[in-house]
Parts: sequence; C-alpha cells; structure tokens
Amino acid sequence: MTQTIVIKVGGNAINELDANFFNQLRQWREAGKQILIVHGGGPIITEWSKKLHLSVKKINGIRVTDQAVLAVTKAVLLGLIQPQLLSKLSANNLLAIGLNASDQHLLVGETLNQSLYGEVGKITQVNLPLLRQLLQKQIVVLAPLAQTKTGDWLNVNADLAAAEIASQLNATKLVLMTDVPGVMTKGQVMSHLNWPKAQQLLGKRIIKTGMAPKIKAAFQALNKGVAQALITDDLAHAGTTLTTVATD
Ligand SMILES: Nc1ncnc2c1ncn2[C@@H]1O[C@H](COP(=O)(O)OP(=O)(O)O)[C@@H](O)[C@H]1O
Ligand SMILES: CC(=O)N[C@@H](CCC(=O)OP(=O)(O)O)C(=O)O
Repeated sequence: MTQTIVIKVGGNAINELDANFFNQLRQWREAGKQILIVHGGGPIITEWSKKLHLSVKKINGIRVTDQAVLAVTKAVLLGLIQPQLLSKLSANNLLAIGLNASDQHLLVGETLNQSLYGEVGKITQVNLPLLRQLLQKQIVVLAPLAQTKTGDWLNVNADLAAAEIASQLNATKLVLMTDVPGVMTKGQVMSHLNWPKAQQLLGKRIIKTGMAPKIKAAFQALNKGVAQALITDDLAHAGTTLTTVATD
C-alpha cells in the first residue's frame, strides 16, 4: 500500500528549512511515498496583528480569533506563508501544489468553542478523493484553515489540522516540525514519550505553551490509526517519537 507522510511545518520552522529537509522529501518522493505538508504561520500572524493594532491572545495555545484577526490570518497564511513555502519547494525542484480549504470543499470544519475562541474550528471532513488524486503526482501544501458547511472560514491550529488530516488519510507517519529538537525535560530531548508520561508532564507544566496542543494532536492521530508520530526540528533526526504504549 502507498505510504502517506503528513508533515506540519511550524511558522518558526519555515525559516529554518535546510538541505536535509528538501533532500528527505526528494528521497521519499523517489521511493513512491505521498507527502502532504500543513504549514503554520503563528508568529507572522501575531506580527501582522500587532502592526494592525489587533488583539493578540492565545488560550491553551489556540489563538482567540475575531473577524478582523481571521482576515489577517487568512491573508498571512494564504498570501505570505504558503507562497513562501511553495517557492522554496520549487527552488529545490520538488513538484508541489498549494491549496486552501475552499477548493472543492477540501477542508470542512465546525467551530471549537465560539464563546471562548471565536472563529476557530476543527476539521471534520476532508475531500479525500481530491487529496488522494493530487498526492499521486505532487506534494500537497495546505494552510490550517477550514470552511463550515455554510461557507464561513475558521482558523484552525496547524498541529490539530495536520493530525486530523493525517488521521483521515490513514497516514503512516505524522511529523510535527518545530523550533526545538523534540520534547524536552531537564534540558534533554526525550527520545520516546507515551501518553501517561505526557499527561504527567502536561500536568506539571513541563510541557506547556505551543508544545501542549502539539502533543495532544499527535496522540489523537495515533489513537485514530496513524502509525507513527514524531516531534523534531530536522527530518534527518527522529527527535521525540510518541508511542501509545509504555516504553519505559
Ligand atoms: N517540554 C517542552 N519541550 C520542548 N518545547 C516546549 C516544551 N514546553 C513548551 N515548549 C515550547 O513549545 C515551543 C514549540 O511550540 P510553538 O512555538 O507553538 O511551535 P510551532 O510554531 O512550531 O508550532 C518551543 O519553542 C518551546 O518554547
Ligand atoms: C487557531 C489557531 O491557533 N490557529 C493558528 C494557525 C497557525 C498556526 O498554528 O501556526 P504555528 O504552527 O506556526 O503556531 C494561529 O492563528 O496561530
């Protein structure tokens, strides 16, 4: 069966992509693997929100998004970040296509908790036939946005978006690329992390801020059948491998 790899590239990680990243993508494509990239862009959304004097507020790593922040989010993700990433893929001779949630009902969502987060959602439905067809020929690049069934746009945390898309695609691997080499405890990268240990570290706030939704998203994907989930800053290094069973 064809293997599908879903990679989430965080907003911070996009600027740090190096030859290892593009070489690994090339090797996977040459080996017949399908690759889908979900890009973040949180830091740039924050930067533009500040420039436009809009409020910047996150609860549990999720951006509180009113209509004005939603407009900035769409503009930044689809107008700045996605073209930037596609240009880098093209410059490295990798065939890729960038799409948004409204392309043939690609990513359908519903609100998460409107009174708390505003126009923030989770992905509930993915146009799998379209994605599968496109993934045969090229790398697919997606922004973390969704549209409701009635056409309203929603801002989606990129880790949660990647995990849900990986689950729906029955992906063999989910890689969450960030600006740290893995989940850290006492200054060291943990090579493996299981859910009971993760809950403990979340409770003690050793895992916090942006790492918290990342960990939760990755375990959700594993529980929904994704074979492997990694958190790393380099595709050449496994970083932290998340496992559903105890390894220590
Ligand atoms: N235990 C932890 N190990 C590693 N990073 C952690 C941990 N707890 C919190 N973090 C923070 O999580 C950040 C990664 O999340 P985030 O900034 O949202 O990245 P991204 O933009 O890639 O999604 C790290 O830079 C670090 O500051
Ligand atoms: C709802 C929500 O929080 N959406 C995120 C989407 C971008 C994102 O997740 O980007 P990073 O992975 O670079 O943080 C946001 O507005 O920041």
